[in-house]
Parts: sequence; C-alpha cells; structure tokens
Amino acid sequence: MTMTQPLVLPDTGRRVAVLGAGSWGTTFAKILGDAGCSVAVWARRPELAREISQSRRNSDYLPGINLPRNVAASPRLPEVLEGAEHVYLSVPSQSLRENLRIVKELIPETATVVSLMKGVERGTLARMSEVILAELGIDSDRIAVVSGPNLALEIAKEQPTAAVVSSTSLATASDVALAASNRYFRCFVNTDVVGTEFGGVLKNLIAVAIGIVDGVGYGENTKASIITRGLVEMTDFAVAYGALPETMSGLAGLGDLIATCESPLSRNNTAGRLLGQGYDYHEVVAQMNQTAEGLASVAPVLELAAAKGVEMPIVMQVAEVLAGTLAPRDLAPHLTTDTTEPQGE
Ligand SMILES: NC(=O)c1ccc[n+]([C@@H]2O[C@H](COP(=O)([O-])OP(=O)(O)OC[C@H]3O[C@@H](n4cnc5c(N)ncnc54)[C@H](O)[C@@H]3O)[C@@H](O)[C@H]2O)c1
Ligand SMILES: O=P(O)(O)OC[C@H](O)CO
Repeated sequence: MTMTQPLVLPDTGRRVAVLGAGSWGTTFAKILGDAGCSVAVWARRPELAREISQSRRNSDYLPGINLPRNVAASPRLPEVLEGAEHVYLSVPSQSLRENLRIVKELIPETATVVSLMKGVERGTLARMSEVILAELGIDSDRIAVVSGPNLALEIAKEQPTAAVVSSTSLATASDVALAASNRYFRCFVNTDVVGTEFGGVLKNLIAVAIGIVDGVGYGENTKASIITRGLVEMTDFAVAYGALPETMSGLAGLGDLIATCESPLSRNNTAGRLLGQGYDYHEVVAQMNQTAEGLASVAPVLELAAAKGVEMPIVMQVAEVLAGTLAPRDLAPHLTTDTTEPQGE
C-alpha cells in the first residue's frame, strides 16, 4: 500500500481551497496559484492528488500542463480546507449537494464559498448558489459565482481571457476577483448572480444544439441562426427569473455562448456532435469521460421555463433529440411556435 504524503504548501499568499480536481478545478487552481494564492486542491483519488503534488501535473485532464509550485493536492478534506479564506467548488453540479453535506463542518466559519459550476440541480431546479445557501445556511453575501468564456485547456495554456465574479455583495465579488485575476485571467464583478449563473447554464444547452447540427453536417447559416435565436431564449428565460438583460449580452452570456458553441474543446458541443452523428443519449454518456452539464440541465431548465411561461423552442428540440423523439437532422432554429415573432431581436 502506498501512503499519501501530507499536504505541503509554500506560504506564498492567502490560503484558498479548490474542491474537485477535474479540468476546471485544476485549471482554476493554476489561475489562483499564478495570482499568488497558496492553493490546496481536493482530489478524490489519492493517485491524482499525488501526481498534482509531486509532478505538478494532472495528466488525465490537462495533458502537457505544468502547475505552479504553490498548488498541492490531497484526498483528505480536513487538511485541504484548514485555514481556507475562499473555498472554490468544481464538482459536477448534480453531486454538489452530497459533497456539501460532507464538507459542511470543515469549511472555515468566515470563508467565502465560490461556485465554479454551470448546472441546475435536477428535482429541486436550484442554481448552484441556491444549493450552497440551502446546505451551508450561510449569509448570501459569503457566496460568489464565477462564469464566462472559460474553456479550461485554453486557460491552462495561459491564453488570455476574462470572467465575471458575481455575488450579492460587491465587496465579496471584488475580493474573489482580486484573488483570481492574473496576467492571463481577468475577473470583472457584478451583483447579478441570477444572470451570471443562468448564462453559464443556458449556453451549454445551445452548445449541445450547435453540436447536433454540426454532427448532422449543417453549415454556418444553421449555426449562426441557432446562436442568435439561442441568445434570445437565454435572455427571455434569465430575465423572467430576475436577471439583467445586459448580463446576457456580456461575458457570462454571449461571451460564453460564442466560446462554447465554437470550440471542439467544449464537452457540451462534443456531446451534441455525437448525438448529431446518430449515437443515442446512453451511447453519448458512455463515450464522455468528462462532465457535460448541459445533458442534465435540459429537463430542469424546461421545467423552470414552463413555470414562467417562457418559450424555449431550441432547448425543447434538444430535449426531444435526447429523448429520441426528434431526428437530429430535424433540429432547426426556424421551428419556433410563433413564426410571426420578430426574429433575432
Ligand atoms: N472544463 C471547463 O472548461 C469548465 C469551465 C468552466 C466551468 N466548468 C464547470 O465546472 C464544473 C466541473 O467541470 P469540470 O470540467 O472540472 O469536470 P470534469 O469532468 O473535468 O471533472 C469533474 C471532477 O469531479 C469529480 N467528481 C465526479 N463525480 C463526483 C462526485 N460525485 N463527487 C465529487 N467529485 C466528483 C471527478 O472525479 C473530477 O475530478 C462543471 O459544472 C462545469 O460546467 C467547466
Ligand atoms: O466544456 P464545456 O462545454 O463544459 O464548456 C466549458 C466552459 O463552460 C466554457 O466556458
């Protein structure tokens, strides 16, 4: 039996913790480390924790990327969370609640809790910040969310981009933005938590639609129509839930929509492409070895849309393709329920 080494971190700056050592958790740990923080990462698998701490690598998720020396990992939650000023959460959305129940007593009393996730919980229909609020029972001013055009591997290669940090407290958002901004990653702040979170959730669904038509072999007109009409659906939905329209035309809305729809690095886009190529839902899930949040968020988003009377024809068609009741080649942006509606507004 190989022993796991104790977590050793150079005391370079403020201590933060990242829970989840997949593509985004590890990339965000690098962002924080390169911004000067001392970063403890929770990796469920001891061998991954060892690779991160000893080789400064996470070769399964981020091949070829070197992590800074102020990032180390452990499978033991108490030593990861000890003294953390910020706790960044990057596990699959559907597993957040069960994970919070495990870590609740270990999170330092004054820590800010930050969601890096882009999903809605099935069953409760809760956004990730709402799950955090419900499970931890902390003041909403201690909760922040991060979202934007943030494809992990590009950022891990230090290609410059930006993100939005949102919290009901501007001071909390600014504090997180300061901790997470570095020479290749710039954080802007706002207090529109609803819009920032829903932007990240909804663009995943449109990216699945783009992947589907890509897999079918349709070209740029179809994709541009879906992106344009998709942004309308995203905005109608988010505004119905209290978001500011400008959030949807910013980094957390349009910005992330473009990045995710255009990139073969996107897992949602990839899952859609497999559907478009004729694989069914179960075959796609079996082929994906990373989290494609859009697949789980379709049903809760449609439930939320129905509750507010918001029409989402593209998301509805994605649900039908997933259910096997619509052929991928029949997914089309012109299949709105009301063709007299002004298009692209
Ligand atoms: N990868 C990106 O480019 C990116 C960018 C921005 C946001 N996000 C969001 O970050 C979140 C995490 O995505 P990711 O890309 O890191 O996914 P991933 O699939 O790369 O990694 C998920 C991690 O969670 C672990 N995990 C799986 N099931 C778990 C469970 N039940 N409990 C605890 N841990 C579990 C996995 O072992 C893995 O380490 C998602 O909500 C995603 O939408 C991802
Ligand atoms: O790989 P995806 O589809 O989960 O997208 C990753 C990020 O959310 C892009 O901003």
